[in-house]
Formats: sequence, structure tokens, C-alpha cells
Amino acid sequence: ISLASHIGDYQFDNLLLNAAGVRCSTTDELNKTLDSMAGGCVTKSATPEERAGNESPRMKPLPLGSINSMGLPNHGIDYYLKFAEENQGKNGKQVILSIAGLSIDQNIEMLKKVQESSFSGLTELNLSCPNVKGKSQVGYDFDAVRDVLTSTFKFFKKPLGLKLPPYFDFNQFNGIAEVLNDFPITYINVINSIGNGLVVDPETESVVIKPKGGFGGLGGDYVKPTALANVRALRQRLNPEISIIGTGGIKSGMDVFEHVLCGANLVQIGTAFGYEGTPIFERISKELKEIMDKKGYKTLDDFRGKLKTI
Ligand SMILES: C=Cc1c(C(=O)O)[nH]c(=O)[nH]c1=O
Repeated sequence: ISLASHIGDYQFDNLLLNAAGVRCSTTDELNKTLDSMAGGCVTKSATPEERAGNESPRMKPLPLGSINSMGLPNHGIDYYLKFAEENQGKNGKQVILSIAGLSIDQNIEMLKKVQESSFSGLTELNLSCPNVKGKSQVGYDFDAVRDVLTSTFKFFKKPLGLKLPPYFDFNQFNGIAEVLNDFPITYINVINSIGNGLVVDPETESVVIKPKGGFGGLGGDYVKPTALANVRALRQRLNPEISIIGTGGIKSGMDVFEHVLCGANLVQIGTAFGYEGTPIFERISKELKEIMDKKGYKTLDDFRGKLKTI
């Protein structure tokens, strides 16, 4: 039984990755993931300069997942680009470089740096950070998405993926797919956290995180049905050359099975990886192989995208 998969020309011996933002801010954390059963690692989304991020408490574990308003704390693009140049392809593992500029100009500036660098891996442009005060998620402004992609593909010749926010309406699925199908995008990654949720502690009668009056991105069990819907809806609408990474609500082999059934080529694990650490990749690989064995599947292609309707 094989858990191998690929995105464009990039081969992953295992379809499991961390989600950007979780245990991936330092080279130690990134190397730990590369040394695990994961098929590769994704860096914390980078900005042009180092950022401290929002005030703490800015992330709260919850019975059914997590809420966060980190505010893009990171060591800056140079730190992650250096790591990516040095580690991409080592032991057959892929390093995905995530970037999240606070403006189109910042994204172009960083993508130019990546284009001119010796990095030969996948770049993930994050158009969906919900937690930078005063900034909306670019992924909800289809004209802005078209603008940034038009500017990008004038000079960027390396493989590019997009991290998108969750969409909740068929007109939104159609709208974003219409834009994406016009560009040579290697993959999309759906979903980012469900933005600006609010968790209340009735004991203290208070919010649970400090930034933005307690509003933050939701992850974990809360978001799985939305994640699966976005994987499925975009698989049905996007050109077949655009691959899909499924992210959201994964904490078991069965969750991965569901994402692949909806069409995911790879999956990323955020909240649950944050709690369990790198052993999760071994546990989930084992669980998924058991499910595939029971169902008589040998490879992910045997069932990818074959969700039935009734
Ligand atoms: C890149 C910033 C993000 C953050 C953050 O740094 O607050 N949290 C998320 O749930 N998703 C993001 O995309």
C-alpha cells in the first residue's frame, strides 16, 4: 500500500505535511518535520522583515480544535528562503516555502527574491491570513486575486501554489475558480482557518485570546465539513492541471481518506499537529493504510476524487 502522491513534477513519498503556521517557525521545528514520516514540510508564512506578531494570549486550544490570532509572527523571508534552498529535495523530501505579504507589493518583492534564488521547490502564496489588524483576506477579493496573479506571472517562472480562505457560497466557488483557471497555478491549498470566529469563556465571561477583541481563525473539528466542501467544490471547478492540497480538520487516517475522496492530492495538518507533534504523521499513515487495506485500495489514485453522490 502506497501513500505516495505528486504535485506537478514534485514527488511526495507520503501525502502528509504540516500546515503553514504550526510548529514551523524555526529551522529546528522544520528539520524535526523533515526527519519524521511526513512527505515534506511547509514554512511559517513569511513577510519581508521579521515580525513579532500580535499580543498574547493569541492561540487557545479548544475541545474541538483551536482559535488563533497570531498576527504573522515570523523570522522574515531571508531566514526561510535560506532554509528552503538548503533543504529542498534532501532525503527526497519537499520544502514548501510559504509567503504572506501585507500588500501586493510585498508579495511581488518576496516572489522576485524567490525567483532569483537557487530554491527549486514549491512556493505557497498565502492569500488568506485573517489576523493582521486592518487587513482583509485577499482571497475574498477576486479582483485583487486576479491582480496579484497577473503581476506575479509576468516574472515568476517557478511552481506556485495558493493558500486560500474557506468559501461558503456556490457563487464564491464559481468566482474564485474563474480567476484561478486563467493562470498557470501548480496547486491550491484549501482551507486556511475560518476567519474571525469568537470563543467565549462563560465562567470568566470573557473572550479567550487578546488580539482583535477575541476574534480569531478557527481550526480543528469545527472546520472539517467546510474544508471538505472547498476541496470538493474546487476540484469540480478547476482545470485538472491545478492540484489541490486539502487542509482543515485532519486528526485521523479517516479524515485524510475523506479529503482524498473529495479530490485532495496532498493534505496538511495544523491544529492536531500542534497538539501531537511529529508522531502524528506515523499514527495517521498507519491508520490510513489500515483503511485502504480494508477497502482493497493499493494507491491514493484508486479512490481520489471518487466521492459518490446520492
Ligand atoms: C499567515 C497568517 C495566518 C495566521 C496568523 O499568523 O495569525 N493564522 C492563521 O490561522 N492563518 C494564517 O494564514
